Amino acid sequence: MPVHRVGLVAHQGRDAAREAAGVVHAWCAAHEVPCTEIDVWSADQHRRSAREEARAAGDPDLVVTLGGDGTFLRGARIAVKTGATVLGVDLGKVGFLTEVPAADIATALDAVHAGHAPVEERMTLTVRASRLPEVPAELESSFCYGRGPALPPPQTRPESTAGDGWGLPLDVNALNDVVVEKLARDHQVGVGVYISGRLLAAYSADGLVVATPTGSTAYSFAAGGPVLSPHMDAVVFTPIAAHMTFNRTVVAAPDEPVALRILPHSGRAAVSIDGQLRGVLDPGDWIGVYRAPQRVRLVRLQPTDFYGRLRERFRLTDAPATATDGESAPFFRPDSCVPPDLAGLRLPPPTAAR
Ligand SMILES: NC(=O)c1ccc[n+]([C@@H]2O[C@H](COP(=O)([O-])OP(=O)(O)OC[C@H]3O[C@@H](n4cnc5c(N)ncnc54)[C@H](O)[C@@H]3O)[C@@H](O)[C@H]2O)c1
Ligand SMILES: Nc1ncnc2c1ncn2[C@@H]1O[C@H](COP(=O)(O)OP(=O)(O)OP(=O)(O)O)[C@@H](O)[C@H]1O
Repeated sequence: MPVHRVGLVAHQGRDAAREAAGVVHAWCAAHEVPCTEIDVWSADQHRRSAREEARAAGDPDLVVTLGGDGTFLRGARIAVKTGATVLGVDLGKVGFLTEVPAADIATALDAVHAGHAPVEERMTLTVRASRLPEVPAELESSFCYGRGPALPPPQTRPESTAGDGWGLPLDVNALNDVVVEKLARDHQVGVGVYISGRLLAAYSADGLVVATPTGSTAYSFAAGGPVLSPHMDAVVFTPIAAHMTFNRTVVAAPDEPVALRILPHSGRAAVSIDGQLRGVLDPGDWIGVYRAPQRVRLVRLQPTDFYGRLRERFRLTDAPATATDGESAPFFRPDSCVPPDLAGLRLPPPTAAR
């Protein structure tokens, strides 16, 4: 499918990202594809909801992000609302989500335009809440310091229904995670955690993360959670600094919702979605987090080498004891044809073994 319109989300604080924006504009001009820059940052402009942002940019079918993982998450928030694909150009520090090196932008755009680039779909989470979340003005400046102006409070999803105690369906999608965290340094949150409607435990903790498999390598990982393949669907629940013996992650099935109910005498809690503060919960409030029907569509130049990326970006080191045991080749697959019983499995291409 040829590209009809590009939306460009660039990290404006980075020279390399501004230069790369020039390359994208030049490619678009040469191919007569309209390109709109989407300002997700400047303080003098009112921040829009993802739907409004997409509409104002003319509903692009391709969103190109120029920056790191944070910039990619900002672009994905917009793209997921219209089903646009996202091309993440790696101009950041970690680059777990970004795929394409800056030198390959034009090649990548050519591949997408010609319909040759594979598209990979990633699960997202959405939220129902006992009430519409708000961020008190006095908290906004301290929480959003160094992150640009806050996003507007989430609204209800246009197509969904509310009521009968099931809460308000919020118009949000998380590619990484929904995080509930303490607001005051010295007051933990007390939260009843329900999986599939059943009480797992009441937690006293610094915070609680509900992550997608994509988000399993972000905050959930830093809090001690496991790495999940981004090719799978699952709902990952990880507590942060839980003051109790059971502090392990629970990996729930994709159709098992996780509800977090703030206990009556808990401290207040901040709710962040993909790292952006979206609301504050008071005791008695609750949110339910569950798999969304919308998926983020990522452009790949080749099929993702997730484990190679894990090794490279997290700088995994081999056990020192193996130094004298011999070398491990980077790939493990014979060069010959795949036998029928292994045919459906994800394996590196035969050329990788050479
Ligand atoms: N202690 C922590 O590790 C911590 C604390 C707060 C938020 N976060 C994460 O930051 C995310 C938002 O990212 P940001 O760049 O706007 O904030 P940020 O600048 O605070 O980045 C946090 C770090 O997480 C990395 N990251 C983001 N998504 C990732 C993923 N899926 N896999 C591996 N690493 C990933 C980023 O590259 C960055 O190094 C949130 O979704 C949350 O998961 C992590
Ligand atoms: N669009 C932007 N315009 C200007 N400054 C930005 C923009 N996005 C982020 N910044 C600045 O860069 C810092 C890093 O932001 P963020 O972590 O979201 O970037 P990133 O795209 O994830 O890149 P990195 O991988 O380097 O973190 C922020 O604290 C902020 O000061």
